[in-house]
Amino acid sequence: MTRTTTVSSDIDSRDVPAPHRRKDVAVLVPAAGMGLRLGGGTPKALRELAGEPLLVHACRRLAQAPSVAMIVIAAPPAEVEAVRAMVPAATVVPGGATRQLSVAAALAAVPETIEVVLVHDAARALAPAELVEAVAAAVRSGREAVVPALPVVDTIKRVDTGECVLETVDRAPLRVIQTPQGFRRVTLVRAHEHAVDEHTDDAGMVERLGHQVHCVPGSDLALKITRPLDLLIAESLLAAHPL
Ligand SMILES: Nc1ccn([C@@H]2O[C@H](COP(=O)(O)OP(=O)(O)OP(=O)(O)O)[C@@H](O)[C@H]2O)c(=O)n1
Ligand SMILES: C[C@](O)(CO)[C@H](O)COP(=O)(O)O
Repeated sequence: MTRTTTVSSDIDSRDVPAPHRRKDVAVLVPAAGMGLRLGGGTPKALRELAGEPLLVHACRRLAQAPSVAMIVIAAPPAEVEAVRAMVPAATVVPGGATRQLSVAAALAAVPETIEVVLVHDAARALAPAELVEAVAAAVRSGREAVVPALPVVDTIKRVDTGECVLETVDRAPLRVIQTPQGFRRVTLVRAHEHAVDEHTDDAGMVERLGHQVHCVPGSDLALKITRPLDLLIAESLLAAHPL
């Protein structure tokens, strides 16, 4: 594993057109998962893609987004120092036993002066800066919670416990949801205060509070690297979309 790879801390020096220079967004990056479905014995965020950890790829793209004022990473507890060295521009906190606890730990490090918070999986290492900007812009425009969404391309069936098909579901109103997901900070804080053993995404927790969640178009580049095949797909995507 390349532990010397870093992301520049010089976020301010990017040449960004004036109207987009807002820098009012904190991005939380839960990166403390084990990556059991990917395998390999290394925490997934530290697994390499083209010679660099997934986390470094993810943070480099976040740092390219003109709105991003701060990145907070929830790292595997044993890797906090290594992650600080990899991404010196970021605030790094120890992650928790679940994704929700990791997000909550990162959220606690965001100052109250920041109103817009995005949550982005380290495992979605190739999500482009344009997607970050689209989500941030939708929150700024008054949406309480915003998720990137793609249409479902496969036929969907509901099955019983014996794998017998019960019905074919109308997929037209279904969406595949990605990250980064964007929120007003106070809304996300409230959602995590109400969290109990969560197995949903952050937007799901906000939905339960009764808030409307708005979809913006997702990106094929934001695929979640979950299984070994995804790593191969990501290699091809990276070759076709280098930074
Ligand atoms: N305790 C945890 C579990 C997950 N995550 C993060 O949440 C994101 C999405 O989770 P997923 O892709 O499911 O990662 P893992 O939990 O690592 O995967 P697996 O379920 O295969 O072990 C990842 O960036 C992962 O590092 C985290 O910060 N803390
Ligand atoms: C947050 C998320 O990436 C949205 O699609 C997803 O819910 C995380 O997946 P996990 O496998 O449940 O960690």
